[in-house]
Amino acid sequence: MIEVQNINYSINKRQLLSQVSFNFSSGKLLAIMGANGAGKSTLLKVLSKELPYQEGKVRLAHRNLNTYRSDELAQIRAVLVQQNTLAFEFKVDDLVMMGRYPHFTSRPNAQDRAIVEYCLNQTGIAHLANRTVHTLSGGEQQRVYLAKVMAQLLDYESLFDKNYRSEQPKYLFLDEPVTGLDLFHQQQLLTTVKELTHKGFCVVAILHDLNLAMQFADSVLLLKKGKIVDYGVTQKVLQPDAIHETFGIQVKLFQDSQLDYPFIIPFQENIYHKTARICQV
Ligand SMILES: Nc1ncnc2c1ncn2[C@@H]1O[C@H](COP(=O)(O)OP(=O)(O)OP(=O)(O)O)[C@@H](O)[C@H]1O
Repeated sequence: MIEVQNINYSINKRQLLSQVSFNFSSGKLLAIMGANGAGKSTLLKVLSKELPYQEGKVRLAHRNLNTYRSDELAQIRAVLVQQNTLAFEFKVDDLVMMGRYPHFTSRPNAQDRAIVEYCLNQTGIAHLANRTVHTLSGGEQQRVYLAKVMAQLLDYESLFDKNYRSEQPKYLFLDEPVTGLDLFHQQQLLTTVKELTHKGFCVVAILHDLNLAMQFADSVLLLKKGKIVDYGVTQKVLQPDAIHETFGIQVKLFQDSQLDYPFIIPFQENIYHKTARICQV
């Protein structure tokens, strides 16, 4: 469970988050959405304790975020940042193993190695295990970093037992995880992430694609200039008025009988009317 109460965050007298409040349950995927500069990454950094909030309260698993030591937090929450830069050359499997560092002192054991192998397979990068990370394409690297954060949070038992739930809640924060991925890998990555929610993970992801959010997110939080426009169940929140308020664009929702969620098409009013007139002629 994530509980956020009246968070304010400002820098150089500029208010980046204002009175942000929401509660979010474990075992679900929350999409944070909003225009560029709305404060999405700032909010994610506050939730993951990368940035200290100045006012308000954040609680993870009913405990004040500020009371977690960094080694405690490293065992229960992982963060996939927007841009990863590596100072040294690492092999893919070594980088994924770095996700296990909070769990062992000197050397990884057989369970750590099994978790890494599982994550390499789940993210479809097992064939790249011996490559150096900087020789991979941007999309391949993105999957390596996802494997690393999965390795950080997964329990060994969960590899074999579909119904296994960790005693400690796990929190996964993803900043634009599908940016740069092709269509197939966008679907694959979010399917993998969704499966983590079935293991009880609480996942918060910044997404820009309304249709991906509609397809995968259980809840959506719309942010504009650091304030919440709307928050709640995905299909209730992703409606034309709220989308217009958040992004300044008009959209239409369409339902296909084979889908259990609508899809969203943006349109510019003038273009739409012109096209409609042309079609009527
Ligand atoms: N250290 C900083 N100093 C000054 N302004 C900052 C700082 N960090 C962020 N900002 C500003 O805060 C606003 C919110 O930034 P943030 O990165 O949270 O936006 P975002 O919603 O994640 O945007 P994007 O979709 O472009 O990634 C932006 O206008 C940004 O320029």
